Amino acid sequence: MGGPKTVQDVESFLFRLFSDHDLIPIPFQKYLAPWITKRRVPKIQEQYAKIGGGSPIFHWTQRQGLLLEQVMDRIRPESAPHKHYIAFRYAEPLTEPTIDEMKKDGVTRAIALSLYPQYSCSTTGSSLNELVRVLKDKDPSGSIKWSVVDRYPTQPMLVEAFARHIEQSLEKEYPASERDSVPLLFSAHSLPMSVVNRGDTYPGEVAATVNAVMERLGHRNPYRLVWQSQVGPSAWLGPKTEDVIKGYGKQGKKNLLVVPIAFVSDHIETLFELDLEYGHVAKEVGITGYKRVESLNDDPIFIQCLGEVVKNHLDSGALHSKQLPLRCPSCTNPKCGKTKEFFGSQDMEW
Ligand SMILES: C=CC1=C(C)c2cc3[nH]c(cc4nc(cc5[nH]c(cc1n2)c(C)c5CCC(=O)O)C(CCC(=O)O)=C4C)c(C)c3C=C
Ligand SMILES: [Fe+2]
Ligand SMILES: [Fe+2]
Repeated sequence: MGGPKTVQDVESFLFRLFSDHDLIPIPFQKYLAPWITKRRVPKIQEQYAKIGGGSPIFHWTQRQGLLLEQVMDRIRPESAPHKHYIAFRYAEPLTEPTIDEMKKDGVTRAIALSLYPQYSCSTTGSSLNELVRVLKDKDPSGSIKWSVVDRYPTQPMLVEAFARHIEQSLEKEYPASERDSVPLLFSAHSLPMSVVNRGDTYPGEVAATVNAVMERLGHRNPYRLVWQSQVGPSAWLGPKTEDVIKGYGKQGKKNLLVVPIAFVSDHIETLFELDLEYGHVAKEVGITGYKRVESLNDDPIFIQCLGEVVKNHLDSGALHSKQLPLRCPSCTNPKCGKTKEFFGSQDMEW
């Protein structure tokens, strides 16, 4: 997805986001996107100003890429040297200049590795569609051979990284006598119900991650899966993170540990929404022990997870996860031809 590096970049970021028909399918999008963007810019600029003037997502993604190169060179020397490129959907570096750079570098084999562990048509699907569009234009002869890692919601090292972050926070933030009774609030970015009802696999995959992490932790603590960052007046998947925080406050709970479970780095959704906005809500309802688990960022166990995902993918010779071709047959939107676009016209063999 990417994020604006500076407050000035907020407008172009939001404009690209509201112009994306895979994320927000609105009628007359070409005309409405600039209008919605203009209205939303001041509020969102203010939020980025409060987290230091921009999104740190580029910093973290670049670190993840550099560390992954090192892990890959070590665990799969036969395909070394490995090199990472970043393709953000709504901020620079965008897919198009990145493909230009890859062609200039003479790349002949590439893997599109999603940094969303759980698949959604609106996020990973949108990025893959953008990649296909750009490749049709920039590499019509298919000089770069591609394959895709589109999800890894229960990869053991991903689960281990989340579990350790939770254990570390419990140990650091709460006295031993209270530790096992602190509720864990797993918070993921919500989805509009129109997308959920189309059969999008994201809610189930997020729940799979949560369940695997709870199994690894031995189900010691009470927990809930809740959904954040709803935008606009339509119905979104709930319960809302904010409402559940208020609910715990009403019950007289003093402790609450929030776990961002569908992001792999810090950005506005963790630093502003979870820390500042909901931190304030928690304080108001008397939850004095409201804390957030640190994001995965450059955690070596998470980088190891990415390395294993890529190594297993290469070793298997697969072009994509077994799930990806099922994406559109399982989606009931008759106009959605995404799978056909992705697999029909591209020669994906190498
Ligand atoms: C798992 C991650 C995400 C899903 C799923 C997702 C779905 C989704 N988002 C919107 C609308 C907006 N999202 C915005 C920002 C934003 N979204 C994610 C992640 C997911 N979105 C992130 C990480 C960010 C922040 C980027 C950063 O700061 O670096 C925004 C912009 C902010 C705002 O205006 O509130 C919008 C709008 C929809 C409609 C949607 C599902 C269809
Ligand atoms: Fe979003
Ligand atoms: Fe679809």
